[in-house]
Amino acid sequence: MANSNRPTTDIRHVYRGTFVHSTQQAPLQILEDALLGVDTEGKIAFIGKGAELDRLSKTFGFSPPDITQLEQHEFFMPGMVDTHIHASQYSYAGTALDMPLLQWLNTYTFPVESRFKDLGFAHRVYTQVVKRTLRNGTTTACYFATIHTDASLLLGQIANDFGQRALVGKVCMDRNNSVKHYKETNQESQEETCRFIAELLGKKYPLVKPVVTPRFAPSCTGVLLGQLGEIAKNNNLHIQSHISENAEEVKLVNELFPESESYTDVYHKYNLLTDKTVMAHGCYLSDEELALFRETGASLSHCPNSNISLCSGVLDVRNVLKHKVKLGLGTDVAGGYSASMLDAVRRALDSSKVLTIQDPEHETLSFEEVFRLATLGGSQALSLDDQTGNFEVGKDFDALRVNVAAPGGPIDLIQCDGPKVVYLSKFFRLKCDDRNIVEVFVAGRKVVPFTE
Ligand SMILES: Nc1nc2[nH]cnc2c(=O)[nH]1
Ligand SMILES: [Zn+2]
Repeated sequence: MANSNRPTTDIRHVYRGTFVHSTQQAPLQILEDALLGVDTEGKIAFIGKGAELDRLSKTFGFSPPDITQLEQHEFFMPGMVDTHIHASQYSYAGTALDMPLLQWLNTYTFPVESRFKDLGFAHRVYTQVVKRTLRNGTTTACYFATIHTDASLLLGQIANDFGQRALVGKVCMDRNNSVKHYKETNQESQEETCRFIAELLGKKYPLVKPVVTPRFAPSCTGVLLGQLGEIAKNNNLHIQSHISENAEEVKLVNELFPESESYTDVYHKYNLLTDKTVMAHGCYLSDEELALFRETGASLSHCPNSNISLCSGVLDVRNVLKHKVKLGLGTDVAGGYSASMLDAVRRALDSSKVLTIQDPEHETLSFEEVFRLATLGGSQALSLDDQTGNFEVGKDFDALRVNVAAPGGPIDLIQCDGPKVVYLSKFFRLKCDDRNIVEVFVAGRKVVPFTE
């Protein structure tokens, strides 16, 4: 720890207590009685041991009364990264899960998304989803909006206003949509994507950026996919979409793109697989396709709630990790019924156990590994790991102050003196929720509790 310190500019806050996070080497590191300093730009200036207080206070110029001390049952963990969430589907989250993907899209999703032409409706839903996810510890979200440019810009504005780090995508789709008023031509899609990017970047929001968003191959002609690959390349932008979520969808893609060798090959052909690409699901990817992900640096978002809720499939995360493909977790609201990343952690653990039931040779994911996927893994999947994901010096302080024993919360701490990992494990497994997340910080700024 001591080597990670470096002199810096002014210190704004110093916290003392237990910090838990992941590193490349260790899925879970627990730092007890640690000291962490945040500078005036919201970046982590140092992290050291409580016993080093004298040295740290001299080097960084703070005095002991300035330190915020955590309580006994509290700890800091990195803010969670939701690598795939449809902000526009939040209004019907928890309902409409009685159909498989393609029928579900036409019956429920497209009609609801078409309502986002109405900016008043968009404002209501987007405010709720940003507040709900922040309260549940999502400090970074990679959002799908809808095809509507102005409503998508509004989502960016709302994320910025509440202080959430976000990638925001105006959805692009130019075919296979049965809903009358929810369509665009490839020319409209291309022009509106360019307008969206220019206007969002023009706002100069420090934490909110555009992401090029072809909905998925069945919704896009090759022409549109090619145009979007070009736009992303010319502007060095993130890209997000869906891939190999459901068997019927994979079959449809093979029919729609007979010239391509695989679903992954479709996106690759149109320059949509880059080291700033995140693809949701990937349940049916072959080893060759995973190798192409690894080669291009593209990542996967594991959305276990949605995979189960829409009866889509089960992603073999262990195999993805073996292929060294970057991987994070996603809620995939509203295919996934919960907007909370705590739920995504639980579902990822359960899904891995299902694979072990089917094949006892399968190496079940550990709790620590899934914790890493929710934090550092997500930041890597979004190529934002230079800014967030853990408590490394120089990154932004994106953090959750967790009180496992919060009044009225769902946990009875019986082994009060147990090791700190017990707190963490109970926090994730025992239906803990926003009552236990007492404060949320993004880039050093306290964004929860809300000020307004
Ligand atoms: N889960 C999910 N899969 C999709 N594939 C294309 N669109 C969607 C969507 O909105 N949700
Ligand atoms: Zn999705």
